Amino acid sequence: MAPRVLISDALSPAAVQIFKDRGIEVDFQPALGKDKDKLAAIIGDYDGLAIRSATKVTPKIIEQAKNLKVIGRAGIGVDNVDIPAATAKGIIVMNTPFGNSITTAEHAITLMLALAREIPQADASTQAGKWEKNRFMGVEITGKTLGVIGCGNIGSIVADRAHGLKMKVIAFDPFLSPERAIALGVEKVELPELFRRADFITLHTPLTEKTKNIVSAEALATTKKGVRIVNCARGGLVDEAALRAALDSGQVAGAAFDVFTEEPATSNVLFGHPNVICTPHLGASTSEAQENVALQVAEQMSDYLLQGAISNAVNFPSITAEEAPRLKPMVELAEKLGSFAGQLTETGLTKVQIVYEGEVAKMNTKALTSAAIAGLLRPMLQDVNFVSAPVMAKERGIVVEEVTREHEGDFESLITVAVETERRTRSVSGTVFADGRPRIVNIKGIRMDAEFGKSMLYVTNDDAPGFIGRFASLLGEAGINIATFALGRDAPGGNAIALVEIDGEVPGAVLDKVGALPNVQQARALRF
Ligand SMILES: NC(=O)C1=CN([C@@H]2O[C@H](COP(=O)(O)OP(=O)(O)OC[C@H]3O[C@@H](n4cnc5c(N)ncnc54)[C@H](O)[C@@H]3O)[C@@H](O)[C@H]2O)C=CC1
Ligand SMILES: O=C(O)CCC(=O)C(=O)O
Repeated sequence: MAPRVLISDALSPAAVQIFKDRGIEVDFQPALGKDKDKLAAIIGDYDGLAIRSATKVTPKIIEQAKNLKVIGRAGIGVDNVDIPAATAKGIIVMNTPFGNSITTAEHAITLMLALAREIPQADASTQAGKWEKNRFMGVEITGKTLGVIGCGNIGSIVADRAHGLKMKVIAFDPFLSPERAIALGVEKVELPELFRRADFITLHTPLTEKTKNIVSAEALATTKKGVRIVNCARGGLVDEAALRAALDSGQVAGAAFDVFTEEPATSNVLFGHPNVICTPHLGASTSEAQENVALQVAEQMSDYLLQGAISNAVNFPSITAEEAPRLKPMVELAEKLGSFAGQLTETGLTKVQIVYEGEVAKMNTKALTSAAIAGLLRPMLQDVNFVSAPVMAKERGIVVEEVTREHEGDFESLITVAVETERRTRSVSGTVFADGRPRIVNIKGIRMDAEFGKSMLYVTNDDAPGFIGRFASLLGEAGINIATFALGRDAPGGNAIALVEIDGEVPGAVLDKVGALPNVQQARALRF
């Protein structure tokens, strides 16, 4: 059956066409995002949800999203999606990190120029027939200092455009490297210096605990008198009440805001001030940007739903369309090895090490590690998936270590999952042969060659004559059919392992009898 996608915001219709062309069923309901009850009522029918900023994807919506596999944000900020809730449910959340950056940077520059020359105020006055030529006295941009807070994609485009306007650009961004600052031609400064020196300030960070009210009352008190402030990033970066007070006192000469703490902003403390310019979150609103983000999100979501390729996900590593088919058997192997180790783990897990050797070491090991951890944790936690597994391991204090090595042993590719608990370390290795089927090739240093069956018996014993006969007879007497039988041992008379695929389940009583056979150390039933 074709996957179904719901578009619940005003995306460019270009997205609809892409989904259709890719063979995906699509429902375009551009106003639905504002009706959260209706969205919650129908979301269960869809595999994908494409949104802009009006749809709020809350835990309640996610709870109802029984089939949802991917949420695609046609834009940058994903603060309208509850990422932890989506992650816990295995839903990939992806955005389009570059599609609207130029447009948004241009909006910031437009607002800065509009502030410098009071364009909206002069326009309103002129069209009202007032011809107030002496009322509007602007400031020149040339030679002025622009302080950029957050010099990522958009901030750096703003810096570039500001250079074209002959401004000096200083930037505060803890993650901006000195080399990148030089390449961008910006002077990297600390925040207090930016406040002290800037004639104009423009914000381009996400809203986080650290950036909330980054322009606070205290900060405003340290700015140049007559500074002008532009916010095209997120409401809440500037303390709006403090800014209003600073505008009233003349400390701030003007402010231009595209984003607000409460959106849609139908009232706001900044509204009505003569030196304030506002737009209704229009940063990304150009036909070019909307076309870009709609096309991109539709392609990305289709790639995921149809091929398992992942790009620009905020909660999972990327997997290209080319590598997805190659990765698939390795993902299955990693998950099954994790599951094998997880089913044998009884006490507190402290660490898992996943070693990739040979060809597999060149693949997307992050995705494979997620699969291995999901397999490992699933016997202990019901609701774990590839997306949520790394977060769940971290929350439980389990150290995850990934090691990659060049080709060493007999296999083209080898994955080893080694698990440390409070009591012991256990390791299992596997590979995928040319038939594409995953196999176990080593358990605790003992060589094996066993396929993963649906239902298996794992028996460890002292290597001694008679075990195999007794074991096989016991299963036969209990009416249990053996499908495959793999054996391994570390040395004659040493430790031996039997890994047996059986048809159907092993009753607990039979398992106990196997465990009680002479020389048997342990007997466990495994399911894959
Ligand atoms: N008004 C609108 O319609 C639009 C708004 N946006 C918003 O613009 C913002 C920036 O977007 P991009 O440049 O694409 O993001 P980005 O991730 O490329 O850049 C953000 C920058 O902020 C920096 N940063 C993070 N924490 C910081 C801190 N505590 N202090 C200073 N800098 C910090 C990061 O290092 C990064 O360089 C986002 O919040 C996005 O949602 C994006 C598009 C349209
Ligand atoms: O889709 C929109 O209009 C808002 C864009 C935006 O804020 C973003 O991409 O972060």
